[in-house]
Amino acid sequence: MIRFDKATKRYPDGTVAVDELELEAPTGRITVLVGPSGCGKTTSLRMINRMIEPTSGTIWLDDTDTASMPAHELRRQIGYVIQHAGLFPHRTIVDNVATVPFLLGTDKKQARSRAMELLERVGLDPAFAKRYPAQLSGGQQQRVGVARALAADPPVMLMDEPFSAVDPVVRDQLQDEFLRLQEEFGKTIVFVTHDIDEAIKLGDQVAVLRVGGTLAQLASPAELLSRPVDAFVAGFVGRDRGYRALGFAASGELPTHEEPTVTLGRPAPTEADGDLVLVVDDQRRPQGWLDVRRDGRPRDGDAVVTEADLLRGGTLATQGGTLRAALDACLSSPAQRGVVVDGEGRLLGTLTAREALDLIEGPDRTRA
Ligand SMILES: Nc1ncnc2c1ncn2[C@@H]1O[C@H](COP(=O)(O)OP(=O)(O)OP(=O)(O)O)[C@@H](O)[C@H]1O
Repeated sequence: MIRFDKATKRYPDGTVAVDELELEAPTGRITVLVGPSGCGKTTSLRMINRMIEPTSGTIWLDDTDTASMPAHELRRQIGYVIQHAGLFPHRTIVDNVATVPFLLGTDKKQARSRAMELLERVGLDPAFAKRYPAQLSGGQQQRVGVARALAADPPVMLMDEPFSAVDPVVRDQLQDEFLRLQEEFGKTIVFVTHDIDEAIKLGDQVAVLRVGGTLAQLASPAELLSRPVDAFVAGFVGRDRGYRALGFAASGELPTHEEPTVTLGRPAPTEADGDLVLVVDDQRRPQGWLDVRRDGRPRDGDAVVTEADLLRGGTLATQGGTLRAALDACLSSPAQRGVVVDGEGRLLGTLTAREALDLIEGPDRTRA
């Protein structure tokens, strides 16, 4: 557990970056600090490992006042990941990861073999191990940065905008892998970002700070979306928050209807109840929709269904997933019927947007 107890940082020029901050980051959970530029996120984070010393107040690491420990000892327990990864440019990837355990006295061979293991865990091909940081893409470097911070196996990790220098697709992958790793490692993480969507995706709890370094709200993502405490937080949390909050609401058992299908590679039907018929593969996994009256003419009865015939675009809802996924499947479906699949991606049936809305408005829906 990390606890800010009236922690204040006043820089020598008089700027109060953090003002009597009270905040607790629980053990084994991800706490995200989010807020507009200059609200004191980085200053707060760096006060934890004493790269910045608080002017007043106390920061506790479990039962210990961090000011009472030698800084090097404190940092041994705290991994630190920053934007652009901050790798040593003249060391190979494997040695970047192995450096800290090696400095802490682990045998070199053992440190390297653990580094190789970690590189694999963060999703990096072992072939990259012998390269230098400049020979890796930004996203790959970020993975190395995460592996390096994990190498010393610290109970606490501080992460300052670690994924913001990469494109949105890679960023999304890094976030997913980060969550997967956290499930396995269960570190106490304080994560700084200016991106509210990232905060909501990653945080077990989210602390919204305002300029001047005060806490505006500390809440779970679902609560932040459904109950922002004031206009500042509501504005910061942004648009579509009602819809985004559905991403935290379990759909329960989705009521589905049987949906007629045609199999990819088999003859296409010349008629269907509507114009569109659902296409599945031989495992009954939905692939897209077929317009049986394409160009206004019925299809040739001998034609088989090919990938090129498919209308895609509809998202799939998984049974037992979220209300957001269920509604999105309905709204994005070219056939106005949302496709529901099981955990293996096999078709269970379809439902309409009206039915999804009934679930959203239903008496059973527990509000966050
Ligand atoms: N060394 C310093 N001396 C004086 N003021 C500083 C110093 N470092 C930061 N500040 C000021 O403290 C405030 C908080 O800065 P900080 O970097 O903690 O904010 P932040 O929320 O991380 O911002 P950003 O999202 O833009 O990175 C800002 O007004 C900043 O200008």
